[in-house]
Amino acid sequence: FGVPFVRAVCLTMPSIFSYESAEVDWCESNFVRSAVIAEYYNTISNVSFFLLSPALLYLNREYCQKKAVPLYFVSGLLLLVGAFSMYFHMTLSYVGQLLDELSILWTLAVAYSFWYPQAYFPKCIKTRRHFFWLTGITTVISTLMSFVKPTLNAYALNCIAFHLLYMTRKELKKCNDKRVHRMAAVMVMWWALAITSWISDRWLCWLWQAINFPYFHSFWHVLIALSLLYCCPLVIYFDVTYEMPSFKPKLEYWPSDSWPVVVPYVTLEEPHKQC
Ligand SMILES: CCCCCCCC/C=C\CCCCCCCC(=O)N[C@@H](CO)[C@H](O)/C=C/CCCCCCCCCCCCC
Ligand SMILES: [Ca+2]
Ligand SMILES: [Zn+2]
Repeated sequence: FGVPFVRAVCLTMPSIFSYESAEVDWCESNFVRSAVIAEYYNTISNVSFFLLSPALLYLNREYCQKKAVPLYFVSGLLLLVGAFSMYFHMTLSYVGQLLDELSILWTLAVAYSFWYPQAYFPKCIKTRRHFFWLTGITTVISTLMSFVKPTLNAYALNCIAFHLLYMTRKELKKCNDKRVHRMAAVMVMWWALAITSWISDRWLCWLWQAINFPYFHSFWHVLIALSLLYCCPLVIYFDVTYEMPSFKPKLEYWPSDSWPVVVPYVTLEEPHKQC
């Protein structure tokens, strides 16, 4: 066994970067619309994340001026999620799948470390710095575990949405602002449509292929981005309430209240300001 043998093995071994080396393949048929993009609509629908990030930063700019790091970090990571997801659907490679899933995991971890309300910290955690460490260690362990059975990663990630739903319910019980309740209801509606699309693409592919409409995963990309467009202002609203007591958060709608379809954002009022 010399160098030529090792080279021969490496050349014939399927590469983790090669097309269709991932453990999952979504319902959309591969290489139908392009010779280089495996799943065309699943790839281009990730544009939603490139629109979501600047929209969040622009609309919630008053919050960003007072507390820049969390939203800059999360928006940047959402761009990365969009880019890795594009790469994954373009190649359906093993590396693409892991980059897609791990970028989601780390975005959630960063969002939780910055925004998880202190009132819900486990009893042994006293400060946000400690919570950072807890999330960091948990995320590193989850990252290592994600190599064991990559097919299960997406299911585990989707379960986190149920924790977010539970927290939203708890917070809404303490909140009388009708706008906040309305925004949460719209977020849940988009998320319910998103997860229904994700599950139907996974489980009912035979049906969608039979009727020649295998596009539900691309709907998922758009719908989950829409639910995040509502989720982030909601989380910011509670962050201002709990962690920035010198300001009062106010929900506004873009372009204006009277439009039938609106995007929520948070502005800050200084309640103790004397004129
Ligand atoms: C105090 C906590 C604040 C939380 C803020 C939320 C931050 C959200 C961070 C990341 C979510 C990005 C999800 C985009 C996924 C796009 C890529 C994709 O489609 N990947 C698939 C393969 O292509 C993969 O199968 C999908 C895996 C599942 C991901 C599930 C993510 C859960 C996101 C929770 C969103 C909550 C919205 C409202 C909840 C009621
Ligand atoms: Ca496919
Ligand atoms: Zn996807």
